[in-house]
Amino acid sequence: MSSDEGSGARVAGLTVRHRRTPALDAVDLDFGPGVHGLLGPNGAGKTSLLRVLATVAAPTAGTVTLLGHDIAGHRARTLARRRLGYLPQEFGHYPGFTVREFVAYVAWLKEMPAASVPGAVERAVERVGLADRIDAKMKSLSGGMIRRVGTAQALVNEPSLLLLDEPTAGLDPEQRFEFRALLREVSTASTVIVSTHLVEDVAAACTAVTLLDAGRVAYRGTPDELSALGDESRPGRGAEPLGDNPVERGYTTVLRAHRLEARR
Ligand SMILES: Nc1ncnc2c1ncn2[C@@H]1O[C@H](COP(=O)(O)OP(=O)(O)OP(=O)(O)O)[C@@H](O)[C@H]1O
Repeated sequence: MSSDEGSGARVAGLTVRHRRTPALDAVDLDFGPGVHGLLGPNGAGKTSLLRVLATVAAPTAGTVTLLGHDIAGHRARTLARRRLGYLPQEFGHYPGFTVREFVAYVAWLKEMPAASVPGAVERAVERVGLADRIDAKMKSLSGGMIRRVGTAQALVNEPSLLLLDEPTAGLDPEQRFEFRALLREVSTASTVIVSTHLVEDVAAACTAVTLLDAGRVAYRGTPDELSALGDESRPGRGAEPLGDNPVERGYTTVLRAHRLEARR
């Protein structure tokens, strides 16, 4: 790809509608190197955004630039797909495949050179901590392990842009801790965008936060800035913010303010 490869992902005027339901409304966003947390309540538009960035859904309107290329063109889309890794919210897999077979199958779909596949598969599985289960059948794994295989298949081509839709769903606290370290490591060479409902994941692993609400961008900043907003809101400045820690309080404060603004 071009020398502009480091530029991650950018969307301008991105609108997505599912039949008549608006999911994203003229959103402008750019994502450079680092770990970007995508937060927002149910139905905010997180999955719709990730699906467009992963090129599995087409926008209703707007432009999408991935790794320096406008992906409206077929060739640019094909090139971008080779440099992408994507963990969908629900990913299909064959229960009879072993972990090794499944991840190798995805490597083949990504058109990786055949000679590089066996080593790449072992590296990806090792990175998600499942080396000891590499020859286990998918149907023998727990939900959290299957989620980790999902991350391994997204990582197998060492993507420049890694898109993860709720990767920590079903992981236990120790696995989540290890997963955050993996995200930080991957982001030294790539742009990582990760959607989650776990606000504390964002505080622990992300360099930037984007909060979506009802298809619009409600907030962008660093986790520290979001936490500071939670701490600033005290009685007399409106309702007491909900949340067990500063970043959760920041999250609820921003959402309330955004909804008030939208009603005006
Ligand atoms: N296939 C679909 N058909 C119809 N409406 C859809 C479809 N997918 C999403 N929507 C609607 O689009 C809006 C955005 O949904 P989306 O799944 O992008 O949100 P989300 O932020 O990922 O939500 P969650 O946190 O629940 O996963 C919602 O109103 C949702 O009901």
